[in-house]
Amino acid sequence: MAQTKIAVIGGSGIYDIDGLETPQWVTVETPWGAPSDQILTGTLDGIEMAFLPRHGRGHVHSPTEVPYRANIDALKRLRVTDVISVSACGSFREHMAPGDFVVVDQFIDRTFAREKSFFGTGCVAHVNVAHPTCPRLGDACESAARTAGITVHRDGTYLAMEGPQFSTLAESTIYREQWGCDVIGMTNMPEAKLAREAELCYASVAMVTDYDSWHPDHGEVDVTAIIATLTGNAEKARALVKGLPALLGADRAPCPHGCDRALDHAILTAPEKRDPQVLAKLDAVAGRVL
Ligand SMILES: CSC[C@H]1O[C@H](OP(=O)(O)O)[C@H](O)[C@@H]1O
Ligand SMILES: Nc1ncnc2[nH]cnc12
Repeated sequence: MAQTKIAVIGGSGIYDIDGLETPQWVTVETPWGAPSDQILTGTLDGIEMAFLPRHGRGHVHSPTEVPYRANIDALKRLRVTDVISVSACGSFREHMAPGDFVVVDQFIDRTFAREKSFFGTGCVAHVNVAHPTCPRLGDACESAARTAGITVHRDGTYLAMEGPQFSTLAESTIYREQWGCDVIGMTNMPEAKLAREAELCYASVAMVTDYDSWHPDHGEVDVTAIIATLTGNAEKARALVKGLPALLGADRAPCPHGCDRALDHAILTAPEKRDPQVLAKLDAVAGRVL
């Protein structure tokens, strides 16, 4: 049976995790360029862990410029099985208040200036992302959050915007009132789509920092207010992460939702038409089926 290896992608305000045994920052090279930073590896309760700061230590990459493909490829190359994305977000719902966590299950992708797939000319593939997050992993995140005393909401739709500017009031109103979105951020797409292409289970924990700009009783969103909430959220996120190994266990059975078999019927390009150079770049992501 495969061994569980849990990766945490830390968003704004989360540039490391604590409590790892034998912690080591390792450099991982990928055919898609360098990941956002070195990756912190180690074990927690006997389970292998990897931590990647999405924006790099010191917050050097903007949401548009995060090397999403290199990040997911690097985690796959490290034999990660489960990815937990932890991100700051704005809330469109009164009851999802700053300081609360939301285990997101759906996304609307409004990003437009990012590479969104590992596949293309030379090897075309279409994976199913109807349910882009793994419920088994979402269950673990919810449970770990509750144990850590965090107010957590299960399920919600995350609007992924390009940024880096926040939304206009008109945009915020449309996302909230017409599109039924619950939270907004700038980074979970294409990250979630790429994790599915790489056959990784993916869950997203969105940490509410603000009410974006729609709420009549709260000021418009700005980074100073976000950072004030982020510091407390980051501590809670670290507590949540510590609960994950015991919940997920060391032995990794096949994902009951099929995340780890997403490529079974996805590649359309005929074997004799596949470009060897493209296939070489896909060694980690799609090696299982190539
Ligand atoms: C801190 S303000 C906006 C910034 O925060 C979020 O980052 P992440 O998703 O990596 O936690 C948001 O998406 C923006 O990138
Ligand atoms: N209101 C907001 N919009 C987009 N990204 C965010 N990250 C934190 N708050 C946000």
